[in-house]
Amino acid sequence: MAKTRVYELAKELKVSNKDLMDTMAQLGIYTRSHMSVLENGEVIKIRNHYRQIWRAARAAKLKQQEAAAPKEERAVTEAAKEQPAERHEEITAAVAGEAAGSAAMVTPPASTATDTGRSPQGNEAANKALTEKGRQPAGEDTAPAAAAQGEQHRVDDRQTGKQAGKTKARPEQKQHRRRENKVQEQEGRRSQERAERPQKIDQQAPQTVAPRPAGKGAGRPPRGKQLRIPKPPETVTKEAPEKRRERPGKPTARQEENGRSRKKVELEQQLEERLLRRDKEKSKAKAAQQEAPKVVRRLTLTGSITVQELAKRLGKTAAEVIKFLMGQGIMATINQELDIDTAAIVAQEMGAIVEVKEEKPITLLEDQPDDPETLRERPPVVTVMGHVDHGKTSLLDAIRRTNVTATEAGGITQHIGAYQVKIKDRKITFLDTPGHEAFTAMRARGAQVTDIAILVVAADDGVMPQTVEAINHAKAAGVPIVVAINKIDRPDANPERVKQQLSEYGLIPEEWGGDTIMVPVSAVKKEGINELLEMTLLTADMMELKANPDRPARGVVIEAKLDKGRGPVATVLVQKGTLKVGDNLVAGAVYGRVRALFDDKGERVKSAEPSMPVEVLGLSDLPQAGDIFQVVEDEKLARQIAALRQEEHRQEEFKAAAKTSLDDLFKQMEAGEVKELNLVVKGDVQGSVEALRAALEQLSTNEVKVSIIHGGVGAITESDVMLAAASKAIIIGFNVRPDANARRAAEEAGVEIRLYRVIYEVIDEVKAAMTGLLEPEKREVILGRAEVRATFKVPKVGTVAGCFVTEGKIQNRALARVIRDGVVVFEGRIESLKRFKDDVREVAQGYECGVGLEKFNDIKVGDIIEAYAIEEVKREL
Ligand SMILES: Nc1nc2c(ncn2[C@@H]2O[C@H](COP(=O)(O)OP(=O)(O)OP(=O)(O)O)[C@@H](O)[C@H]2O)c(=O)[nH]1
Repeated sequence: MAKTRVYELAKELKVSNKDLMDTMAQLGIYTRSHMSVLENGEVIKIRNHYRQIWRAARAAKLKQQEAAAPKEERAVTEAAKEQPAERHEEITAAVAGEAAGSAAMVTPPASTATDTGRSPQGNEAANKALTEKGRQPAGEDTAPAAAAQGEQHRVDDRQTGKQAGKTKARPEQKQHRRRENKVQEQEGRRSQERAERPQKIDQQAPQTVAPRPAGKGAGRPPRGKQLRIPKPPETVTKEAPEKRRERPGKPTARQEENGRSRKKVELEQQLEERLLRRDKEKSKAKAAQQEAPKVVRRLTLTGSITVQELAKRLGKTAAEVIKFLMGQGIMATINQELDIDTAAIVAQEMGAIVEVKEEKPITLLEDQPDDPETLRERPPVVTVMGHVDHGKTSLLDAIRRTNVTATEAGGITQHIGAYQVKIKDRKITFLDTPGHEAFTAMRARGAQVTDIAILVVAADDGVMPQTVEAINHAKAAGVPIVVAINKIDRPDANPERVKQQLSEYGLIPEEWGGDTIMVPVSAVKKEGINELLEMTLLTADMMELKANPDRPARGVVIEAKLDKGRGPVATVLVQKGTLKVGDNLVAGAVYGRVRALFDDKGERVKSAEPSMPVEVLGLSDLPQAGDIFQVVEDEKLARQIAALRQEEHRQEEFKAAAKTSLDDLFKQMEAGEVKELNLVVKGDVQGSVEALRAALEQLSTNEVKVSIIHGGVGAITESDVMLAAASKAIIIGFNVRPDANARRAAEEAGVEIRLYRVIYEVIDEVKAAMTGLLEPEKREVILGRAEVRATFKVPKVGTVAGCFVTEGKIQNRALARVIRDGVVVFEGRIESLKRFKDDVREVAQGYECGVGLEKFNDIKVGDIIEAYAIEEVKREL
């Protein structure tokens, strides 16, 4: 048989090691620690002992449940009343303990200090009890009644014991103690502490059962014999051993035969008391729970919520919520999000009152249209555009200085990217960002900022490529143009020639019967500036520019910079409403609270009305130029919108890839997404561009109109890509290639560039795309580019180009084209590829190589050799 250790047995009996060792000590089994091994006999002894205790405890509990406490008291009192008066003296001593117990019921135990046997409080309690009892007639019946009620009197009795224990030991008791000591000596190994325990039982036992001899033993403490009555003493010794140790000892007769049963009884009592205490605590807790006002939680659900958060708001543990969900067949983790409906059901089922307030998603560009009644006139917002060096900056300066000197003595103090000028009490807002880059960048973001474009054309230079671009940009944006024919002070200025050239682009001057205002100016001499401004206002009048100033502001970020002292500073243009200090706003994916506003002169202002540019302080980060800003109710909402916008930006980027492409044009047409096919056409010569323009525009049908929004000569530039991106256009390159920047920009913006060498191919493809009959596409994949740095004439081979691979790789036998100044001068195949003198299959970026082209010797230094492959892509219509 396997040996049993103390802790194993403790585990088996479901008691603590300490409790078991205490019990074992009482059974006379001593061990050093809970790891000690027990003899089989000892194990059996302990098990039997506990079995008895449990049985007794169960019985006691049942009885206790049956009997009511008041009944017990009544029984005792009434029985006592029936006692003949003459017997009173006899039983007084016997019932002293019980009486003391009664007293203890109303008086809290005076002390649990050690050696309370000599405690005056104990005596007092006992005496008091005696006096009280003495007043009542006591009789023999009391004893049986009390004895009969023994079980029910456990609490009282225990207190009785306590109190009685505190009374001074009598001579008889002293005698008992002496005997006890003798036994102890004999037993030797028993501790003094243990020796005191039986004394307590001896002293207590008779107190409860004393009346039993019906007066015979009056004045004497009951004998140890009476301890055989199992129940009464249990009520006395149900405290933990430590506590009992604190009790005063009371000498009693200790007999060998009853020693064992006494111990047993003591242990039974001990266990039962523990059980009782636990029951009491439980019922107390239950009562407290019942008494506690039930808290009904109210919660408002606005969206999905995690299990943890829901539990927190319900005042429950996450485990409780998870358990509930499991009961409903939902396996959820603590961090799992529950949709609003599920969360509402869970909350309701778990006793909460739920209010569901689903927040509407805030869309990025959601804007309430204003009631026409609320609209007020607002200043026009003007952008100055034109070819390089035609005088954009000079004109903007002239306008500002003219205005500054005209309105105030001081100079220009601040430059914030936009400013307002006053003409005859009317204002014009100028965006101080010349060039169409900013213009198109904003348009590409969906921000139409400009109302009017001033096109600067130098009178001595005439219409130039960027002039044309600017015209096309303005037209694509639907922005009216006011032409400023600049540099009229120059001797070679020829304004008439400029008008003539512009008319070719659809800008017909008024004096020629057209509707384009053209003002001759000199930015340097500041001539014609006021007239230009007045004409601009006239154009604005025709446009009836209006906005509601009495609403939360909304507008566009013009530029943003990080200021060392002031943090993120954004220049914004208010388009609607009035922006005020203290407003919570969100700009793009950035939010904040307006800490301060500064106007274009650097002066602090409290608010900004429609068309007013202001610097805003207080944003959390830098927004981007072209970002839309709007004032919202609170910062939390601002933060939410900022996050949503971030998400929308991501989606926009994703969508960028799905912009108009010839491949899925038909699909888009069918879906009604495309009503107009915008094209940017770039060619090697003006003639081919014009020919393409005419041929492509003729392809227009009732469903789709083909518009060439820009056509020009030369390589495809970044500017072309930006225009195409802003207008959702496709770029057609005829014998021209995009430069590196343009290719990168096109990739980023998702603009399709299609390159052709033969005009009818362009026409055919666009036509086929429009009818959904595009052939399986042969898509070109650029392998790499190499720059020609030297040329060598090799006999019998021809001209070989000494190249440096700038991008990707060059492969032997790959298809290749030679690009000179953005124009394709040859298309064919690479015939030979060498590294030093060795033939190689391919040469990677960053290496030099020698390239020989099939049937092409006219290669020149500076040419670009582009190697490519053709991939066939199956069309999905
Ligand atoms: N004579 C004369 N020169 C002018 C006038 N306007 C501008 N200029 C000169 O033309 C040159 C270019 O002027 P800018 O204002 O820098 O031209 P821009 O269009 O802003 O040039 P970019 O910023 O390079 O595109 C400068 O040297 C100016 O002094 C003018 O009305 N008359």
